[in-house]
Amino acid sequence: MEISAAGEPSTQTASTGYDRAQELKAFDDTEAGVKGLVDAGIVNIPRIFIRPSDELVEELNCQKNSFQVPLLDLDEIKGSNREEIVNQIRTASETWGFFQVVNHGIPLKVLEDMIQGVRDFNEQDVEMKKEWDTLNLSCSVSHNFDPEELPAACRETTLEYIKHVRSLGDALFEIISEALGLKSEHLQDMECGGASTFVCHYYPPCPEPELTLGTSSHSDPAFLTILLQDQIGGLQVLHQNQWVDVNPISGGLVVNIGDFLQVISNEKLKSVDHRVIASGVGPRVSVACFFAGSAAVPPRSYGPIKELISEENPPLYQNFLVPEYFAKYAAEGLNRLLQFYCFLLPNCFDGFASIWSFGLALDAYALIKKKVLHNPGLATATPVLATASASAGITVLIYNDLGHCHFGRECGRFQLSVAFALFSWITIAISSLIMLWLLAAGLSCEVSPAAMAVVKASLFSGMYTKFKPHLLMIIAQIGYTFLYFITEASFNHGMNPHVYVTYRHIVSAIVMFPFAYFLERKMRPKLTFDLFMEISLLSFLGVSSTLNMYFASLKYTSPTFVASMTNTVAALTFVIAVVLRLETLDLRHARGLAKVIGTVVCLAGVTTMTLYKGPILKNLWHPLIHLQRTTAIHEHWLKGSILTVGSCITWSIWYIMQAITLKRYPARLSLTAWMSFLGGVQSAIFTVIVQHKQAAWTIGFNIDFWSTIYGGVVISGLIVFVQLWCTEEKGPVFVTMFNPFTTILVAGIAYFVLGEKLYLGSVIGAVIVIVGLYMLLWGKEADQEVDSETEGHSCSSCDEEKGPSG
Ligand SMILES: O=C(O)CCC(=O)C(=O)O
Ligand SMILES: [Fe+2]
Repeated sequence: MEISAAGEPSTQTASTGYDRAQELKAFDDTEAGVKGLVDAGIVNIPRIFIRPSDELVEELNCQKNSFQVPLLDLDEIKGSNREEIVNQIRTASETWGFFQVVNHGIPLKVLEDMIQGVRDFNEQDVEMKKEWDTLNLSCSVSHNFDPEELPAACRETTLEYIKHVRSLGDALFEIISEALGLKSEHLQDMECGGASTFVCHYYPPCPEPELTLGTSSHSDPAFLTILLQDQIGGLQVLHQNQWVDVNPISGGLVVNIGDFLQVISNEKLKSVDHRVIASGVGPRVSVACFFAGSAAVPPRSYGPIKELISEENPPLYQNFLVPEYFAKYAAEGLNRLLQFYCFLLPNCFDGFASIWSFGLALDAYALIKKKVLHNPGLATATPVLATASASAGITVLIYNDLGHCHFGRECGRFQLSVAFALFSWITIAISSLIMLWLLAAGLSCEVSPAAMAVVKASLFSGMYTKFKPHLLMIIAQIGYTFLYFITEASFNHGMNPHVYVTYRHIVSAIVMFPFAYFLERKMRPKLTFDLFMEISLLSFLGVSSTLNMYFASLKYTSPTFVASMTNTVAALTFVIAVVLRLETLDLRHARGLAKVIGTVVCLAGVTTMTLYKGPILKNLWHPLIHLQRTTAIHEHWLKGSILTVGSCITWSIWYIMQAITLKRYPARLSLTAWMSFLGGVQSAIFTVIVQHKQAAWTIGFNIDFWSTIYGGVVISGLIVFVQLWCTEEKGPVFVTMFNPFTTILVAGIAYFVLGEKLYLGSVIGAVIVIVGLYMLLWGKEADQEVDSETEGHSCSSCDEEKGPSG
């Protein structure tokens, strides 16, 4: 398991258009490694070592943080301090996966000699080094090495060091067993420390350190790693999405949990990503000792320890064989291929998603205008369907061909890309179905009036007219579901939520402005000061305060809690609407009663989802995609709950107020554009107050960019516009009633596609919500009938005739 040559660069191609493979081969052929280049006096590093530009931009955005890797004193480990040390190691391994130890029993002289030995070995003549190890120019020793084979330059020191580190490893495995609540020998009995491999790194000073990495980000394929580093520094560990320096301590050693311990502890202990940044000073020397389990033949199988799994805590991993795992890890050499797909897939996704957004915009327009635009019929539906099929095809092909991605972390980015491709496929498919439906319903301007009359009289068209708002609201919920996953990915990636809200609304304002300006030129009422203030308040309620509180609350509670709580928005809106007499409520009629009971049942369902967990449902489904999630810290439940409730209240008021403002300002596109613009400005002011770091405002051309575009164009632009239309048609209660669909869709996708846990309580809650929703819908049909009677015709079939004042 020789991890890498010293000074391993990031392997991703910075851009296409040059022969990376050839340059790599030429470099390998020199057999002198990175040190050879430095010795030759290079001023600019070769392109193969330059990191991709998006990573470099990201790096510039990285904020300095004040995190400190835990430092543990192992003095008296066998005596009075043991319990304290066990607790400290447990906390450090669960939260950081990394810690430093001092007073570990290895004499300072042994550590210093080991480092000097590695330095001497690397600084001897290249030809001498080649004799010993032409492959990676580092003095790696595997568990069954013959001491005679060790290079003379570091033989003595290495043997001494190995002896000490192995016994420290034994001591640490005992402590970790106890930290897991197992008997002291448990991990030793499993032969976790069986085979230990030593890899020495020598990082020469780099002429352009800001463009490359010493060792690219990875987690260790081992149970445990003990790392000795000199005083130069450069090792960093990823903690809460930020890179934290592991500052060298004289006489200290770095210990980190590897992938295998994460697996057998069933994710109780974390194997986290780390890397080494390049430096202009040096050389830097480090020695990693990997404890990689039993070396027995046939290989021993490892999986989650049975004492650590229960009904509540089902196994998260299947058993694996160490050699197989290494083969997969080595397939990282195949990494080039994976990296290529990683690069390709997000681009496929971006392309498809934008086509889809365009398709869905057409759908929404067509649905509202009741015509298939001016396209000759199939022209719209066919390419959309073709795109859907093509993206599905590519998704399946790539997923199947590279199906070895189940194991997790080696290709998180790739998996995320597959997830996105899949979502875009689902949405494109829905979009094309709507197109086909519209075609089938014959709702085109081009057909003759007689033919139109026949079509309109048909059952299909009648159904379409009646259920148009329902259909639009379901599409809106699908849009929100996608929003949920894409923003989560972007926040995990490090985007600041308040910056996101600001940018998203500015994007939306820019996109909506031309449509609003030209299409509503004639019908837009004059914007008086009063109206301006009203719209400002509307933006404050719906955009800046609601969303900023919402995202802030996500930080303090959990996504499930927040998602469930937001389902109360429908009931809250209903109550406020009744109080303001926007919603009629006649308890003498069955339908009136159904509205009240439906609201209560909805609330009961949501409460069940929130409060009753129940047993975990066995995942009969092998997860299609294994997404790696960053666990959020949930520290302030009280603060979080207050923020959540606050955002639900302002949200409900927003829905209600929209209905009121629409009566005075019936230009929907203009209202959407104004709300986004003013909301964006308010949010910017808020963000400047809470977020002082300038770097947070810079986003790269990556997931952050796409989530902003998606949120701005599709959600704050298109879907808010569609919702305004539905609010005008059916009232605010109708619009909010569909919110629970998002929760159900999110839970469903998380369970079936991402293989997440699903609790019985959530399923029962969801069923209750649906029942309540159905009752409310049925109750609200009565309003429609009353309207029809008073107006003499069905409301939803006459939006055009009613004109802009609706
Ligand atoms: O050189 C270092 O400090 C870290 C090396 C490392 O992470 C590894 O060998 O796995
Ligand atoms: Fe490592």
